[in-house]
Amino acid sequence: MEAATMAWTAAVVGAGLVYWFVWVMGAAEVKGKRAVDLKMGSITRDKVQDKYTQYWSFFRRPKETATTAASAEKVPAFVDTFYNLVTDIYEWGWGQSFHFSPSLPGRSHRDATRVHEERVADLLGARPGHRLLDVGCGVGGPMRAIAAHSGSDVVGITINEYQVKRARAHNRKAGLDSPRCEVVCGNFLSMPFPDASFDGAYSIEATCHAPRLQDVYGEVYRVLKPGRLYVSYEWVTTPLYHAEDPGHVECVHGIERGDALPGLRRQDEIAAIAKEAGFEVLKEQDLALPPALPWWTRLKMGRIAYWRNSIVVRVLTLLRIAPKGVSEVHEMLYETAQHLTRGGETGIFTPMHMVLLRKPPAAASTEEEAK
Ligand SMILES: C=C(CC[C@@H](C)[C@H]1CC[C@H]2C3=CC[C@H]4[C@H](C)[C@@H](O)CC[C@]4(C)[C@H]3CC[C@]12C)C(C)C
Ligand SMILES: C[S@@+](CC[C@H](N)C(=O)[O-])C[C@H]1O[C@@H](n2cnc3c(N)ncnc32)[C@H](O)[C@@H]1O
Repeated sequence: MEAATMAWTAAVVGAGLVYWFVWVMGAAEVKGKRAVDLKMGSITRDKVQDKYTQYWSFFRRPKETATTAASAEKVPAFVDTFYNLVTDIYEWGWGQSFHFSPSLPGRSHRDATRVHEERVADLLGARPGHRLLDVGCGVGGPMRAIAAHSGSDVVGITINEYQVKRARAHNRKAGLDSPRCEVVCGNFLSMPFPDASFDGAYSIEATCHAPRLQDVYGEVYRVLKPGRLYVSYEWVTTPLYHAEDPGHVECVHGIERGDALPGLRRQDEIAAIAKEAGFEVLKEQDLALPPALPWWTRLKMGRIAYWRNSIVVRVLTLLRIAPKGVSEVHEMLYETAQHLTRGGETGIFTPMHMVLLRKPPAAASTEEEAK
């Protein structure tokens, strides 16, 4: 074969491989986001690397970020940066629901995710005519599942403007646009909603971003109508976690650093904080415990896909289709996945400690008296 023909053949095969890797293999399992569409939220292309460096130096020592008041105040802004950096990668590699769920035998991840979300609606007794609050709504996967399953209307709040845009676009596409599902950009530590304006509230793997859980619970308590319910899936360490074990500490720090967390709480702290906020604790259960099947199998099974994704991201960065810095963010997530898997396998961590709380019916008269 002549040199020119060989060069042409190599070029065509090479281009074909790139196309296959990036456009075909690079599509999300739910065929939502494609690798070529990876943006970094509201961050401009040239700022991605800097923003990642800033994020990393802030969350490198997670416990310190929560303990000094000055840095605790900065947490929401850094959480916002985090979601600018990861939202597209999450959608691309995980889907529209940014949480875990117990595996279900013979069922897809998608089904398991939906069942875990519908459980929230069932616990709340949600029905048509109810207006629910989704505290930390992401791009709205849970919101759409809960609205469709229960017939309730849902209002979601997220700190990240880019997620608001994504969630609204998904809602429109699903035929669940306002008033069925609404999305507001705001801080759940000080929410832009009137007192006693919701018939129910829930948070799925979101309140772990708050430096003080009391502050979010206090806000949810304020906006709930008396007698109404709040369900939360909390990220916590379990009684199997030992602070003297360096392996445990490394695992938990890894989870905190790679997930924008100002320090994981202990499982036994949650109910006490809820009561301090004024709630009655109706139920508390770690949904990850047997007979539930492991929530981390999906993370583990994805390893080959992550390796492929990592190559896709590098190639796209090289071709200047993806902004510089995306590879570092992807690497960080890859490492985080190892820590999360270790946390699950050792049982020292759960992302689904469920609490079902009620604002006492008598709260109405007590609040009136206090005025
Ligand atoms: C509740 C939170 C997020 C939980 C999960 C949705 C995400 C935690 C870790 C994420 C991922 C890790 C590995 C990524 C992989 C390297 C990439 O190729 C594709 C995306 C990942 C699978 C990504 C997906 C989302 C997570 C599982 C926190 C933030 C409180
Ligand atoms: C891991 S995601 C979970 C999203 C959604 N609950 C789901 O399961 O798909 C956490 C969410 O909490 C939101 N969040 C974190 N801190 C927040 C804050 N201070 N105010 C409002 N939203 C916040 C993030 O923007 C993100 O949408």
